[in-house]
Amino acid sequence: MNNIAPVITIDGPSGSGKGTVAGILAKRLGWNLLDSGALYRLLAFAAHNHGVDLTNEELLKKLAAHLDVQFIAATDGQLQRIILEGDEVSDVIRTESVGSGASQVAALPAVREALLQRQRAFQETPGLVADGRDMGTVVFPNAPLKIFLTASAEERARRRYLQLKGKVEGVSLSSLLDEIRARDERDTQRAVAPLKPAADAIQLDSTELSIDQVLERIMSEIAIRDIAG
Ligand SMILES: Nc1ncnc2c1ncn2[C@@H]1O[C@H](COP(=O)(O)OP(=O)(O)OP(=O)(O)O)[C@@H](O)[C@H]1O
Ligand SMILES: Nc1ccn([C@H]2C[C@H](O)[C@@H](COP(=O)(O)O)O2)c(=O)n1
Repeated sequence: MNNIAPVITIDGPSGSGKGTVAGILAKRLGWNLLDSGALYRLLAFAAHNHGVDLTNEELLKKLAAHLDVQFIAATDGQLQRIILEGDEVSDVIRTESVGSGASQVAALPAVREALLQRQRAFQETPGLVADGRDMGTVVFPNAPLKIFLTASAEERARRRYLQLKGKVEGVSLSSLLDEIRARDERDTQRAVAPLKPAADAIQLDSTELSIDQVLERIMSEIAIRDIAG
């Protein structure tokens, strides 16, 4: 790990656009990318495959510590690929049911502890863009730029609906809104590393902003801090 590499953290609730913005930003800056939510999703998915109950903290901790996962960096025209135990799982871990499982295992302190060093190992030169819920508060508290990206629950459900419509059968706007609200509740109310803005985070509400407008705002904060060379 190289602690000199700068980190930009992007935290916020589900569907606020963190992953989209982090991916574009990492590509634009030529920096590494950490999709920390994917780690919790992978754990929930692996637990399901291995018959491990999502409340069994001891077994989940062991599984988290030994998770056999590879992140293959995005190349031109291709998104980052994720391989779990030899199989590509980039798409299957994106369902709302895996997201809900991820949110459950993420509330367990031993699981968070087991994944902490794995996340910090992504801090490599020339820099890292990290998205999640506790990137700015717990994992990279010294990051020189922290963004807390939000949007109304209705707008986030609408975005998710547009994203899944035609790809996932039986998807409805009202059930997505319910699921998003339930996940917000669990992620913000848990005792350990709850979703909240770091004291020094810049809060950005993207409800009325396009992806390009969000990126423009973040690029101007990067320029002000002169952190990307
Ligand atoms: N500002 C925006 N305006 C319109 N659509 C957006 C905006 N930001 C993101 N989106 C779209 O919303 C959907 C959800 O975005 P994304 O997956 O990046 O959110 P997220 O915060 O990473 O969610 P999660 O935490 O659940 O992974 C995507 O289809 C994305 O293209
Ligand atoms: N740093 C993080 C990242 C994610 N989680 C949990 C909470 C989320 O509901 C779930 C899935 O994340 P997503 O892929 O939707 O960003 O994982 C967390 O607790 N901490």
